[in-house]
Amino acid sequence: MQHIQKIAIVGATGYGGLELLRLLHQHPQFNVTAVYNTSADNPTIDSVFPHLKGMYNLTLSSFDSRLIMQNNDAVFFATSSGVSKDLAQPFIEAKFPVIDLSGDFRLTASDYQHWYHKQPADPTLLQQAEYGLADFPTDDGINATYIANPGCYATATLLALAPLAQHDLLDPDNMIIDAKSGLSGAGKSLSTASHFINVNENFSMYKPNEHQHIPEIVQQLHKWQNSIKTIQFTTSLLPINRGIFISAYVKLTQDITPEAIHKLYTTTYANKSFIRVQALNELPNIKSVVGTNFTDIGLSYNPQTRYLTIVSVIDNMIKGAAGQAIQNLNLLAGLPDTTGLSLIAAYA
Ligand SMILES: NC(=O)C1=CN([C@@H]2O[C@H](COP(=O)(O)OP(=O)(O)OC[C@H]3O[C@@H](n4cnc5c(N)ncnc54)[C@H](OP(=O)(O)O)[C@@H]3O)[C@@H](O)[C@H]2O)C=CC1
Ligand SMILES: CC(=O)N[C@@H](CCC(=O)OP(=O)(O)O)C(=O)O
Repeated sequence: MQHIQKIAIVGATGYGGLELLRLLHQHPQFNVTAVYNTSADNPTIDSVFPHLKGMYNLTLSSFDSRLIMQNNDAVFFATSSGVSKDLAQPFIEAKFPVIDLSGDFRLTASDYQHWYHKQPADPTLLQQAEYGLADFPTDDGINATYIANPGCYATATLLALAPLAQHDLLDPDNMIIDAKSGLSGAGKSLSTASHFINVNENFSMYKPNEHQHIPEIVQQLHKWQNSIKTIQFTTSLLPINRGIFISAYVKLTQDITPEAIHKLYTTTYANKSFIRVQALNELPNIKSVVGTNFTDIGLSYNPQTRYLTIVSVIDNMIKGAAGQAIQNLNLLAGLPDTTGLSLIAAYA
């Protein structure tokens, strides 16, 4: 177990990086001491983001792996996809703790090339990274120093399906996952799709059957339930800033009562502080989790069609990114995974 205190953030000026800065400010052990982005003129972070005035006295620099390792105990990569795959090697070789929020180390080289349309990291590096679904830490994860933090949609979907997949209960031919996200999930770069006029008071589906989180979800479901080799998965854009809402419609391989299904969920998640299973037939909403590291899950069974509806909601920026990343670093540092993450949603 390593003592981790001093933290660097690469990509501190993006949505995920700014959320790391916000959450880490009240962490009792981790202390952000260095921030990096692409800037060449080294501004202070509070001159770029006035909401940080009085909270951080840090200057933005361009990336330098040697300095990061010399002056810090761990680093978060909150960089756009396709960045960390080219910057990670020195950290992996030195076994220096990294939590990578991007998708660069979550997949095999061929899956990454296919779904991200980019050259993958070297396969020998990929092998040394561990997929870190923080609520289901593995023995391998405890020894790994490079953690690939899961994608936002993948987190909400996997937590919605885990209790069933872990008991071989999903009918692989009858699983439809309809996922929706707020706009902050797309990061800060402007695009035509993210213009106010295109998002506000609108609702649209995007990347049907092509979303880059499909292979990540399949990869983990397959580990739990060998018969799962593909999923039907779509993504839509909600006209809100934050939040992910997953509706999964599934049939089961066995006849089980709704009460027994519910029991399976409450048992699986009994000791997981960040997962709140609602009463049977009570479905959660996004507002209860925005601003928190919680995943709220609800179940409803239709005896006529025999479909089980599972709803799971998360804050894409917290449980789907910065919050889970801190949860993963807590685990790596041997701290309770909840450290610094006791957050309550703003109700009104
Ligand atoms: N937003 C979300 O809800 C989620 C995001 N993610 C993933 O997390 C990562 C960050 O996402 P997000 O914050 O939304 O993205 P943004 O586009 O908002 O920010 C990207 C950040 O990366 C920095 N950056 C880009 N290239 C480099 C480089 N070569 N060296 C140093 N810094 C660099 C940018 O710096 P600069 O300001 O100089 O451009 C910026 O700080 C992405 O991979 C994303 O897919 C995962 C889950 C959820
Ligand atoms: C709303 C929105 O556009 N969301 C993004 C989520 C991107 C993301 O998290 O990227 P990774 O692949 O690095 O995980 C998307 O659907 O592509």
